[in-house]
Formats: sequence, C-alpha cells, structure tokens
Amino acid sequence: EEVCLSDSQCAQDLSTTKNRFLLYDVNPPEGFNLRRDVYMRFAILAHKLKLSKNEKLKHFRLVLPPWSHLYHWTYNPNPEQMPWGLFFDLESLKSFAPVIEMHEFFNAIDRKYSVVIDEVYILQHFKDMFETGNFEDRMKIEECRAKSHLIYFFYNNITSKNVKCLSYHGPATKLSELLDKSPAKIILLHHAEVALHHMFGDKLYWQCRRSMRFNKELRSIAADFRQQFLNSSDDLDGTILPNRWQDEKPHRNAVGGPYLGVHLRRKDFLTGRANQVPSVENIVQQISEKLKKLSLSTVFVATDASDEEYGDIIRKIPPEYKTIRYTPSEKVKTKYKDGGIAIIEQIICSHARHFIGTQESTFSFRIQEEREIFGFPIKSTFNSFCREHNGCPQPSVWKIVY
Ligand SMILES: C[C@@H]1O[C@H](OP(=O)(O)OP(=O)(O)OC[C@H]2O[C@@H](n3cnc4c(=O)[nH]c(N)nc43)[C@H](O)[C@@H]2O)[C@@H](O)[C@H](O)[C@@H]1O
Repeated sequence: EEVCLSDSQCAQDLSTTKNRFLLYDVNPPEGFNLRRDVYMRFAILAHKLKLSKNEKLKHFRLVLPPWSHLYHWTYNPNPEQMPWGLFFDLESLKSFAPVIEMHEFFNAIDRKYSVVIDEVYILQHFKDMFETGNFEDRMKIEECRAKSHLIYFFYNNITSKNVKCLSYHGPATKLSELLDKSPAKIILLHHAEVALHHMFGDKLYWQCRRSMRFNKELRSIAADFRQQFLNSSDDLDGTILPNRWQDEKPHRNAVGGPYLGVHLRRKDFLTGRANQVPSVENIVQQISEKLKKLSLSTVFVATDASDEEYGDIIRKIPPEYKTIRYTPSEKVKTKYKDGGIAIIEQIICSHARHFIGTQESTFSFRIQEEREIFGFPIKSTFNSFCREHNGCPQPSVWKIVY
C-alpha cells in the first residue's frame, strides 16, 4: 500500500487531484521536543483522516514543517531547512500517518517557484476562556489578537492571499470539521500548538509515539558510543526492540547499561526558571548519592550547560566516580548539527540503568517516553533532580499502553 519507488513516481502519486495537503507550524520560540509533541497531535489527526470514509478527508497528507531557525540551536553560517528524515526514521513515521516532507509536497504540487496556500488559519486561544471558565471545545473565526508575522517556514516563495485567525479550544482531531467544510486543497495551520492532544497517553498516543523512531544512523552513533565508553550494548542491557514498532509487545524487563544517565537543562532555564534549577553543588550531591545507592561508578551527563559549568561539575564529583559527556566529531556536527547531537544524548540517557531528568523539561519527558518503550522499571525512569530549597516534585508517571 502506498509504495512508490522513485521520486517522480511518488510525486505523481501525490499530485492526484484527490489529494489535499495540511501544513502546520508552531510558535517560533518553542523548542525541538515540544514540537515533537505537537507533531503527535497532528499525526493522530492525519491517521484518523486517512481512516475516514469521507472522500473529502481521507486523501489528506500532513506536510512536515522543516526544522529551521530553532531558538536553541546555533547555526553556521546560515540556517537552512532541515528535513525530518535527518532526525527520524521517515518510513516509520509514514507507517503510522500519511506524512510527507516539504520537498515531497513541492514536487507534488509542481509549483516549485511559487507556492500559494489556499487557506491559512492562525490558531489563537479564546479571549474569554479563563474569565468565563468556558472550556468547551469550540472554534470561531475572530479578529486576530496578536500581530503575527507569517514566515512560511523561512521560504520566500510561499505566500497566501487568504489568512484568517481561528479562536480555538479542543483537540487537534476536532479540526477535521474545519477541513470538511473547506474547499481548499492546501491549508496551513499556524500556532498549531494551540490545538490539544486527542487523548493523552492512550493506545493510539503510544502507537504514534512508538512510530517516532530516530534516524538509523543517529541510533548507530549512540550505540557505538555506549559500546566504547559505557560498556553498554542492547544485548547486555536487554533493550533489543523488533525492527518495526508495530511488532513491539508489552514488556518491562530492560536492565540498561551500567551507568546513571542524567539530563541537566541549564541555559534559558537558569534565568527563566531560576527557582527550579538546583546549583552545581546540589546536583553533584544528588548524583553521588544515587551512584552510591545503585553501586554504579559512571554518570553520563546530557546537558546544554556551558563548558565552564560542565567543568565545574566534573571538578566537584568525587574522584571515585567517572563523568562522561558525548563529544561529537566534526563529521557528526556538520551533518546533524545541534538537533542530532541532542538526539544522540537523549538515546544514551534512554539506555541508562537509571535516569534523572530536569523538572518540566520536554527534553527529559521524551527520554522518559523512550524508556517506557524499552520496557524499563518505572522507578528507574520517572525521576527529576530536586530543587535547591523548594522541595522535590517528581514527574507524572505516564506509563506506556499497548
Ligand atoms: C523555556 C522552554 O524550554 C523548553 O525546553 P525543554 O522543554 O527543555 O526542551 P527542548 O525544547 O528540547 O530544549 C531546548 C533545546 O536545548 C538543547 N538542549 C537541551 N538539553 C540538552 C542536552 O542535554 N544536550 C544537548 N546537546 N542539547 C540540549 C536542545 O537543542 C533542545 O532541543 C522549550 O521547548 C520551550 O519552547 C521553552 O523555550
């Protein structure tokens, strides 16, 4: 089903008159791992549209917004549009929902030099939602409240003459009502993060999540690093998964490599959430206690901390413990950039015997989900560093469901 063998054949398949295209974009300052969550809301919508009996809805393709100008990433020299296939296993994504890369969309509509989007909807919250306490699912075209400068994925050959603001409250799947009424072939939803999950944490949610496998080369770079520096391999750690996510079965017998994995979110969290992030001394103390308790001697640190702060951590860790951080080669840096490096660090944390993350960081949440897929004991996964003075709230336990 839906297999095309060459680019031109794929483009031909996509350009059939029945096909419609749904594009979406997210609030610019949002980071990579929140964007992954927004993807799931829309992949689940696309999955449901494909199963629909309604001729107007069943031929929708969800166009993946290229990665560009991310607030947390450094670019050298100029930001470019990176496709999803650089970070994820595209075949795996496509086996859950009818998604296509932006370049597949360009080929399909055969308007390479200028793309006109039929209808653009900028999603916004209802103004009165919190005042009136009306949290019913609803949508209504209203005046635009925020001045939104549309950037169209940083392409200068995409435009639209038809831009409206849509006040919205409800799950992304409710947008099928809008898509059903609209005659448009190409629709863009901006501020897509306003639309919520259809159902957070149910079977469909986890199917979608399991289909989000990382690109094979990134997985293999992480595996080599684990093997070389952490004495960790899927064989020994009990983290072998079937080739296809569809063949995964419920299990909870993963052991993990002989190291503690930690995620220390610093940078903008140091200022934006100053009362939440512990000091280096405090972190070192929590790591040392945990290593001792688990009889481990190695900690792998995933972090966006400066070299200076990381150096401080290394200096303060007691000498009987080894601290390891992933340092990418020039080749990895050039090809995968900040996004790929962060993913490699996430994969390494996902394979640790025990994990401690940063409170309220979606980067840490995604690692927790990955560990649920690998089948780790709950206790080894849902842990956050305690705050300096403000107690020790722990993350919600969202168990995998099959
Ligand atoms: C303040 C908020 O923070 C939220 O961040 P949060 O949930 O941690 O999760 P992310 O959005 O993924 O974190 C921001 C970015 O920082 C880098 N980063 C964070 N931790 C690490 C790490 O351990 N290693 C490496 N290599 N890179 C890291 C990475 O590029 C990541 O995508 C944002 O999503 C929101 O949009 C908002 O900005």
